[in-house]
Amino acid sequence: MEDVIIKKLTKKFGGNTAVEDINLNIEKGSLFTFLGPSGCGKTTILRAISGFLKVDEGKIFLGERDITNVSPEKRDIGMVFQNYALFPHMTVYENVAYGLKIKRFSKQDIDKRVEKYLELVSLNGYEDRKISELSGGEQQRVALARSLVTEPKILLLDEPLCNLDAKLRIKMRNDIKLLQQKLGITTIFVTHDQEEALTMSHKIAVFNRGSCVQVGTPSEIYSNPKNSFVANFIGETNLFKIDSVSDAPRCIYIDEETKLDTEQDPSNKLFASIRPEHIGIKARSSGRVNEFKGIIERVQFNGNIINYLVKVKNIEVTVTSVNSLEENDKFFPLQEVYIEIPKNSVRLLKE
Ligand SMILES: Nc1ncnc2c1ncn2[C@@H]1O[C@H](COP(=O)(O)OP(=O)(O)OP(=O)(O)O)[C@@H](O)[C@H]1O
Repeated sequence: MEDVIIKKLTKKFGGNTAVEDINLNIEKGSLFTFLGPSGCGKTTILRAISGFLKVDEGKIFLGERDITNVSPEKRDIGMVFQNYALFPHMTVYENVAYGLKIKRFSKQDIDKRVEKYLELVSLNGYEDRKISELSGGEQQRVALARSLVTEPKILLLDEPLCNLDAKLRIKMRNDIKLLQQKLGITTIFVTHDQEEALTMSHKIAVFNRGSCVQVGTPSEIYSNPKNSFVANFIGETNLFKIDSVSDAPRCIYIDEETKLDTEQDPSNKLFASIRPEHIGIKARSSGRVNEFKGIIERVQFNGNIINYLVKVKNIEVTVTSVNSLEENDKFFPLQEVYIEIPKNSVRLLKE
């Protein structure tokens, strides 16, 4: 187990800067996620850590060891790629054993290790199957076993769940998380799926356009996003552009303490962010100052939750409610309702 430390990493492709001045401290034994939209530089950093990509500037350390110029095979890092990169003509056993053969392990030791790691990913008994005879989820687990069998210090996972169907993705999320905890291996997980990041990670680094915007625990990032990009990218939010804090109460309720909490820079664009699940919705008025009358424009049924699009004057507000058994807690298009914005639910954010 090692920390991974990245200092001032920059990588350009021709004139295009893929990532710039990245500084990260990935604690040993943790599952750390790189999250961001397509093209923001996640894979570039992962490839730099693996050694398959030479960096232009900056340094990468495994614990105390500077690995910036060490060749990939000497870095002690295991990697699972998006498409798994398995050898299709080989059996499960041959795929998993491959890295050990290259390292010239004895046949006896290879057998022992392959057995151990196939058992860890619940694929014992599959040794003689061809890769083409496996489901997507099984292939994924072979890829995991293959990357872990050499017992690397670091495990890199590049969007490993993106080819699986919704239900299997959820199962594999839990399987990977449990395996990571069991082995205690420092793991870096790349995804553009915020739900995957929130459910699996100890810490998340959010990237946008080649820069790291925020690092924190899932709960820190969700509850206290650093700017409007993070608030919008992680979970759903209502974002209201406001010209100044004094302008805000005209469209939404902003409590005094919220103003005091926020660094304000009048030259920057300012947004008020309110999570839809923090807004209350009722059929009758309670007469509170933070309550607004509106009309339901749209209802989106999601099974466990219901999203209401409510028009308050000319502003659209999304409100999320739990799908309760109580019929009185459900609302319908064109119904008049009252929404309530609780004290402290508003975050004032820069762009
Ligand atoms: N080999 C390359 N040559 C030129 N440009 C590249 C190369 N690899 C990546 N880029 C560019 O660098 C930027 C970052 O790419 P990267 O693959 O790291 O993004 P990403 O966040 O992993 O995206 P995705 O989620 O789509 O995989 C993009 O603008 C991409 O086009």
